[in-house]
Amino acid sequence: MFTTAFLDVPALVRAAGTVRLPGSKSISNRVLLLAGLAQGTTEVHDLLDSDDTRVMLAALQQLGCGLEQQGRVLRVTGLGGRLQTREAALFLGNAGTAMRPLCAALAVLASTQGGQFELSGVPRMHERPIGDLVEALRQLGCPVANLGQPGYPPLRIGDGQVHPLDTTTPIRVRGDVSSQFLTALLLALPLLTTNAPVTIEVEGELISKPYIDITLGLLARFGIEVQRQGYERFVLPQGSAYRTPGSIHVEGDASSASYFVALGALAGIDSEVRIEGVGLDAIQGDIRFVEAAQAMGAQVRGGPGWLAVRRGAWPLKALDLDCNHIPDAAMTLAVMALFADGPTRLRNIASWRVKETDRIAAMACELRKVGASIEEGADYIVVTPPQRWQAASIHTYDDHRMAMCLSLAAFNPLSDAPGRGVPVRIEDPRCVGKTFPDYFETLFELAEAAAGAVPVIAVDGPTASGKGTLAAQVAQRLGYHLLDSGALYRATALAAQEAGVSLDDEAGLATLAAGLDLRFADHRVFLGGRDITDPLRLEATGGLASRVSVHPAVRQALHALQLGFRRLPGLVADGRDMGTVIFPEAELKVYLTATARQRAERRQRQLAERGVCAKLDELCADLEQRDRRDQTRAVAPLKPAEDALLLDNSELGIEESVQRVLGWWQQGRPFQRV
Ligand SMILES: Nc1ncnc2c1ncn2[C@@H]1O[C@H](COP(=O)(O)OP(=O)(O)O)[C@@H](O)[C@H]1O
Ligand SMILES: Nc1ccn([C@@H]2O[C@H](COP(=O)(O)OP(=O)(O)O)[C@@H](O)[C@H]2O)c(=O)n1
Repeated sequence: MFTTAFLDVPALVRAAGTVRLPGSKSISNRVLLLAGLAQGTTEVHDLLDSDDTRVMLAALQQLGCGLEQQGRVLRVTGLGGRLQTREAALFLGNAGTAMRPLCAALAVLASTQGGQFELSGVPRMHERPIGDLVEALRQLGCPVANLGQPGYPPLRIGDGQVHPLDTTTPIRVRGDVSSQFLTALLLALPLLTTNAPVTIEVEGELISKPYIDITLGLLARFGIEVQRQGYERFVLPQGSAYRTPGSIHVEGDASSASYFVALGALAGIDSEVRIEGVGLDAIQGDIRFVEAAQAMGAQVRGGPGWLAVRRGAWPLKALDLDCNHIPDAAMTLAVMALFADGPTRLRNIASWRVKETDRIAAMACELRKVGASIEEGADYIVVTPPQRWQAASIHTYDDHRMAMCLSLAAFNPLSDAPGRGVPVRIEDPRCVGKTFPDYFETLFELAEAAAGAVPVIAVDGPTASGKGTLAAQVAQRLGYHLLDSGALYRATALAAQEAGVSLDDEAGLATLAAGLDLRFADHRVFLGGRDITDPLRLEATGGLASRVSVHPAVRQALHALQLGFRRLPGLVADGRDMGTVIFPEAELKVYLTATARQRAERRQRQLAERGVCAKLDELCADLEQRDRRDQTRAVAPLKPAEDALLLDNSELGIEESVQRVLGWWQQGRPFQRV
């Protein structure tokens, strides 16, 4: 997962490959609650691992459910209807799928068994309505107190006393703000059916009906057959008891699938984007996003558990659609609309306003930034594609879907825009952790950047100037890949030593370099599967590398390998010739220096930290000799590129150097906001 302050997505042009989707959030949290209420143990397969499921799991654990993870299987041992703990304060983040059902279930348990629970979340959670559900619970006789604004969390549920609950009259709940209120009651009220059936009646037109179908389907898996009359009246039969199905599989998230369906529709030009984990047999309503994507021109094939999508019509066809049945996935249509042949109107989406953020307002604001014209109303949005695309810094409102949707705007070179397109900056990319922690990694695996669009920052300079340290820090702050090119020369030197190849045997060394089986993982380096991190870092190895690196054939042999590090979303490369030879077109070139004395002192400290004692004078002499060799060799000598920015960090700390370089980087980026 990217945890950087922002993530710049370069202009993208094509997509192909296979994505295996993480489990559905809606199914995961419903299954967890049902398994938590049931008697016995449920094996949950392919549960989503994300922020929203983690808060649900933490809550269940606090309530005394047994949780045991074994690989991709979670074993949940439920309460069997009996409270294990009578008091708890549960923090539920921004997970509506945890807050609403837990509120209902705990209200019933606390009232019938005497308990008291506090439910709270992040500030946005405290702005998301829950009043209609609270009203319904109060009708039953459950004490629910507002700890903040009436009608919103935080809430205190129960008061420690036992209260008789009245189920003789139907429980009425509004269905036109969020279908989660009805879901919450359907999941919780089987607890009250011991002596008589319980009836729930919906007031107002129920929105997002497919989510109710998921709830009913999962209740059936746990042994509860709800009788439904239209979507107005639901009867939980007398004696409804949660019975674990033993084992249950969570299908891939259909809302998450929408980004990859869109990816295929936009950029599956030469081949399909294949989606696994969710297919045409999905029980999630958002699978019907596929029909909307088809209406816009996508070519979709599919079967049980899989979909394959490629581009059909281009530009996409504008759409006018009532999106009530696909409230979450419809956001993806708003971004596909950027690539359509006219204005797209998405209607009946009032629920967007009470989600993780006011999604209509957020979408309007961010789509305008990339150049689209937007009309918004209380329950609709009209998107007219940009005439000129703009590089925009996208605010994501702590809303995973804003981040995932807007990343697709990076496909702007596919439009009529002149040139190679513009990047999109996604602020706070970690918000995708709510449902799809590896979203950006997956996108970058499938997508291809426009020619030359993957940015490179080159950091060159003499030994011990701090290149490696600076490059690693800058790469981390930007979420970019890192190339420590010196490691390639060092590894060649080690391989030569091992194979008994002389450091003067240019052809022999070049053959070794061309066949290096190197792997970088978790800050370790492996050569032919062997961990060589420690010998690689030895000062003596640096000296050998300097001798190996004078040979033109060796440099040539390592050239393509180095180019291969330039992958989405970007690269920071450190060495001697990054800016001059390997990446001459790098957007930013930094030439890092410090006095020889300073560098020798740094190296001495660095060695001392590793328990190696070295004399300063000797280090200084070695280092000057290495500088001379690097600077005077015939091929790719160490020197600043003509367009490099010089940074003498003799008097600068590490963080100051990093900030200086990040400052230069920001100045050169096309975004207005940071
Ligand atoms: N700006 C700086 N000020 C002080 N020490 C630094 C600075 N940059 C790096 N160092 C330290 O100097 C040592 C050498 O840095 P390193 O990144 O290994 O250099 P290089 O990759 O150029 O050989 C490390 O111990 C590092 O922590
Ligand atoms: N791009 C590069 C990187 C390293 N090298 C050589 O490899 C040696 C070791 O590189 P390094 O970056 O690991 O060394 P330090 O700067 O960390 O001492 C350098 O002294 C250079 O001679 C090179 O020629 N070109």
